[in-house]
Amino acid sequence: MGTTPSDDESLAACVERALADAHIGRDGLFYALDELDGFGRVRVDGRTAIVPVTLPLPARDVRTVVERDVREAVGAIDGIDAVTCRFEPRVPDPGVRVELLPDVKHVIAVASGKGGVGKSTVATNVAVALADAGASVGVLDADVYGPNAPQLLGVGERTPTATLDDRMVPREAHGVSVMSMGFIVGEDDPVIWRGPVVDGFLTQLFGDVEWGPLDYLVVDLPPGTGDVQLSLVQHLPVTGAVVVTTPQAVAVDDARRGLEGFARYDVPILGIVENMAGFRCPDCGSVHDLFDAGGGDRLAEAFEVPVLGHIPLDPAVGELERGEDPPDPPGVSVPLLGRLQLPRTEAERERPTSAEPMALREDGGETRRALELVATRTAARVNALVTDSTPPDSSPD
Ligand SMILES: Nc1ncnc2c1ncn2[C@@H]1O[C@H](COP(=O)(O)OP(=O)(O)OP(=O)(O)O)[C@@H](O)[C@H]1O
Repeated sequence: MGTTPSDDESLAACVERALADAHIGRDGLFYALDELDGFGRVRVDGRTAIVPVTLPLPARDVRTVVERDVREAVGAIDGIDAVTCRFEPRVPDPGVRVELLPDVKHVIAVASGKGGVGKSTVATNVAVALADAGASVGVLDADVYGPNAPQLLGVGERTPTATLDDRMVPREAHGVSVMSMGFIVGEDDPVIWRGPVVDGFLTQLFGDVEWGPLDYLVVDLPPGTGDVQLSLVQHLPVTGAVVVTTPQAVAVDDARRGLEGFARYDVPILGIVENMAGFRCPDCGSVHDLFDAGGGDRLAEAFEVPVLGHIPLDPAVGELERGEDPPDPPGVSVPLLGRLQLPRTEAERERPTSAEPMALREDGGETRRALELVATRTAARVNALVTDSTPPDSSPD
């Protein structure tokens, strides 16, 4: 039997009530969309309900699930035969700014306890996925000991240009603005710095860059919990940190120290990414846990934070990086294989962040999908922190 609007309730209001009651979004985003102010005013046209959905980032899988669940929630209402979801991304503005970064809404720090776990790979891919969804995004490669984000993003030209008043202009790649410690110190310089020197360079990197208005500034931190991390959290209003680890115990232990460090500075943890989590054998198809399994999940449980995703160990991620003359930029083109190819002319870059269309490609494979989901969940956590939603009790994948 169908649901009928009560006497003084319009059909649109009945749809809105059904959507709120269904807690849609919990599976993919950790939060029900109504907790994130995710549904706009519903309109009913004939017998079709038109539902505006603002997602933090409309990842393909999340969109599909949301669409299915909206249909299911609304399907039993008398008078409604069809549903159309209109997706738009939304980046809430906390309205908090510091002098160093007057036009940046959110700083997302990507950290790891241990080197080589894939922190830069995750940081650059999350940044590009956020940009693909229509957000304006910058990447600040603050890894003083091994600045490799420009390489992963295929930025060949390493010298930043300057404005008339001597501020540095970031390089552009894959729709994101890129600034790196490597642009200032040179990639091959041995950088054995002590606190105050690092602090001085970082202040310059944070303060003297012409970022323009950004929804997200993704900061690729050096591994560990040393001076740079402390400098960062002291200078910037970090909305939250993403902690990357591999599943094995030694990496997880280091990541744990990183989490404790952020906690000391009251930096919220957006979640944990478990990278190199299982290798799918291309020959037999079965998954081998080369680096153990479940370390990221246990860490997430201990700190009561979500797992943002498990990225498989994918030989393709490293392969193109070593390529002689790859057709696309190395690194990023592999994890982002199948990434949305939005045309990005100057005019399009200047459009508001909700610019349509947001067509999503179907290919790309498991690694790409996992990275896209990490970006979606990161954005959802940012939205939730701003709208002050209660953290989830579980970490679904
Ligand atoms: N899921 C993956 N599958 C296969 N190779 C990966 C994966 N993630 C990262 N890699 C590879 O591992 C290497 C280290 O990755 P990356 O530079 O992102 O790590 P990092 O933690 O930022 O390192 P660093 O400590 O040097 O800053 C790179 O060669 C990268 O291509």
